Amino acid sequence: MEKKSQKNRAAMPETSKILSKQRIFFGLTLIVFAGVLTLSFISYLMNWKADQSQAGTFLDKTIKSSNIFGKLGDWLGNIFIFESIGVASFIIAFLFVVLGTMILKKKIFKPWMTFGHSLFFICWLPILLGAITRGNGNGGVLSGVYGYQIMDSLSAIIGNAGLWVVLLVSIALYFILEFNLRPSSIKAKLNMINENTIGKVKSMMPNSDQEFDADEELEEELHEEEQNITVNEVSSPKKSAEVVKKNTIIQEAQETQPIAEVEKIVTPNQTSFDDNKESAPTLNLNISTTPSIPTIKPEDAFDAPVSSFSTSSSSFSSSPAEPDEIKFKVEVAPVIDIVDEADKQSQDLVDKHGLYDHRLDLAKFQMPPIDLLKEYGNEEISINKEELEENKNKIVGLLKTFNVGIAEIKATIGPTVTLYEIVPEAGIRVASIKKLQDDIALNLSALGIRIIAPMPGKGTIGIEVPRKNPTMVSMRSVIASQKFQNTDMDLPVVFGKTISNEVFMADLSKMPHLLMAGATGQGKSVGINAILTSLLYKKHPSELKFVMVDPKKVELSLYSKIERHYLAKLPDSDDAIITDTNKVINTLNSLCVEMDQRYDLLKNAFCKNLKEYNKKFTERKLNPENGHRYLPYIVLVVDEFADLIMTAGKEVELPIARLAQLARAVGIHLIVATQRPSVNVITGMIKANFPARAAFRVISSVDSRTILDSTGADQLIGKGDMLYFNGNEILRLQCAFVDTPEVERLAEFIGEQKGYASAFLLPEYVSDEATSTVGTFDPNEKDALFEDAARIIVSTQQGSTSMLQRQLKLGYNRAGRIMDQLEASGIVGGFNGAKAREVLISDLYSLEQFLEDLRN
Ligand SMILES: Nc1ncnc2c1ncn2[C@@H]1O[C@H](COP(=O)(O)OP(=O)(O)OP(=O)(O)O)[C@@H](O)[C@H]1O
Repeated sequence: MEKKSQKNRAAMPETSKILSKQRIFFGLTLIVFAGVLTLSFISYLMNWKADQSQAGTFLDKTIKSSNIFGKLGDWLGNIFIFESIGVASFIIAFLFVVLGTMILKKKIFKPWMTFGHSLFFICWLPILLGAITRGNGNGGVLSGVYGYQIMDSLSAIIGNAGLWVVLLVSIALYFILEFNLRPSSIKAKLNMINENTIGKVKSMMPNSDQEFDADEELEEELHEEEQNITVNEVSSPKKSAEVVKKNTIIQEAQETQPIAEVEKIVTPNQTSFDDNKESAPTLNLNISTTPSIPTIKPEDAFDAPVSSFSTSSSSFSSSPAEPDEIKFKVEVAPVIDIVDEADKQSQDLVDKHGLYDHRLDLAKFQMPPIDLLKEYGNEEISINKEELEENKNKIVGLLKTFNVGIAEIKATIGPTVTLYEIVPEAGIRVASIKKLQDDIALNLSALGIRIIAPMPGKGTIGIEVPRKNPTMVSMRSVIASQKFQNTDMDLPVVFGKTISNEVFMADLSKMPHLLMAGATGQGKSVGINAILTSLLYKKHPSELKFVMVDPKKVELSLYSKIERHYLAKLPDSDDAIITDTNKVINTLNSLCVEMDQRYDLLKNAFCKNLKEYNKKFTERKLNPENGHRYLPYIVLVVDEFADLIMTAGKEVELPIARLAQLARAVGIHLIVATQRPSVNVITGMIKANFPARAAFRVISSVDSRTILDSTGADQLIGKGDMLYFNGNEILRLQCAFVDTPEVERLAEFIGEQKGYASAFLLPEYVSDEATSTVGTFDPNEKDALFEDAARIIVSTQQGSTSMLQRQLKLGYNRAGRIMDQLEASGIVGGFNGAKAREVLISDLYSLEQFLEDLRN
């Protein structure tokens, strides 16, 4: 058996070789024959009249034929063309070619389709030509005898008109069927024309041909494989192809895809499909899945008919529902906003109560009117031409004597000084002019000459020369200025005017701390008053609090009248304006506690700065029950810092440095003034954290360097003449003048209005010594409300001083004292920053036992 099968297998190639030789022989013979036929027919058509009489005289050598293939050619032409079907005989020659290629296995033509088309035209064309020529003259040869006779018989039966109807209808049907020219496809194509560019339509044309070919191919293959599939059944994928064509985006994929897909799936190996008929069952199985169009992109699917997506049909015969009528809609589900519960709650609260109004406690508070400030007469800059000319001549003359040529000179008159800007001639060194400062001062016989070489950003050299009759800058004029009135700065400070007579303002919240220096009598106190006045004219008491430290005891005492409006103090202190050095230390440390508490609040509220935090609080997004409150700005003003450093040293320096480093974000800003800006007062640590500096006239250039890191402050003329350094450049300003009576009037105006119950209370600061006293609790010295307070604390399990204040209607001092006693007795834990103290007794029953023990 084994051997036999091996033999068979060995014989197989041999057989196939013979078969292929036979195929080549027969195939080529048929093609050559077709060629002979064609040439014979052509030759016959050219000579048929002459040769027709010679038909049938094959053996008569005397009779010559004009046909290219002689008498054989004549005979073939006569048989096929004249006596049969006329010029349609060429189709028969063509069919021999098709047959030949089939035998040679060359898939040049689709045999069955070609035979079908050929058959149609073999029937139709002779009748048409017969109808046209009616056998007249030479025309009879075109239709052939059969063509003419069939036409004649038809004409006799259905009439001439009927004949034409049959001819035209049959050709029309042929085209409709073959080129798929049905109304639906015509409509689809029209739609496509509307929707697409002309280019798209163009691209469609070859595709439809392709589709046509592909369908033919499919049909042919189905026939070849003798599958029980009719042409109608095969039209199913066609239908789906048509529908999908409606979608212009899908079209390109679809037009080529279905058949291509069939081929791809059905014949994983294309050559084996051609050669092996065993692949037929696979064809049937896979064709059923062709309606699924895997190539449709998701984004293209919006307009695609449902049938385009169906993969469930088991075969072509299970035709899908009319795809034209099925609309497929795809909706993208809307993204549902997840509303934050907290936001909703705060929105509800705002809807119910409106935004939180921090001004509500002092709703009737009136901002001070401008009239409180004195008018100092005409503040117009008077131009003294003589003085200007004289100074100019002196400058030019002096520079000439030192061989410094000037190309140009310009004067700008300010309230106190005139700025002469000179453009030196080319080749003059800037340093050589700078060296002449003292000589120019001597020559002009004036104090306070300052040379700015070069002027930043101007390319000139500036010489500031004090005016003989300076103009005073009143506080009233700068407060009344549009610049100040319309400012949107958080803490606007109007210093005065620049040398070009412009109102100069800066935002304290941006500075964020200011260091001021100036020798006695040079306008430092006036400067502080100007700063405080500007803030008082802009901020409501609920928005701003001052912590005033005044070791000289007299400078800031004027402001004691505004204690219940604008001042902050320690809970246990009587005076809001701190003059005692020991209290200063506690106050500064208390401010540090306030700063830490504020940072905790900001952290819990997820805010980066005070402004953000207050905005959130105003929008009721922060719950006061959790310790949140509206946070006013706090401005610490220290007049005479040198004095503090002399007496308290590091104890003052450390909290000041800490505040300066950290407090800006939580709205605590420092203004520190000193007469003696020596390095032991303004240490490196302090200086590094005070970017903004204001220098009035100082005694020495060393002091000037200490405060400004440059000379110049020692050259000022006093009386509010100042230099302001904002971290980048030094500006010469004339400080606005505000006299003591004006400040008094302002303080009185504010003080007379309804204020808060007390000054703003800073957090209690328990120094190390004080902490030790907390530990020694004497039951005999306990507060009368101690037990009540303990019950409240234990029942609520909240160790909060402010809660005791509210519940027992106590002042902060007393509530704080009771809390200390509760801590000392062991009912509550130690101070815990912004958080409430820990309650160490868990229930009222245990507390009563504890109190009983204390009593005994
Ligand atoms: N901006 C100004 N415009 C006009 N004159 C001024 C100005 N500032 C100060 N003066 C004058 O200088 C005098 C002293 O000013 P101020 O009291 O401010 O000096 P000071 O530096 O505070 O001195 P001290 O440190 O001794 O208190 C004022 O009485 C006033 O006459």
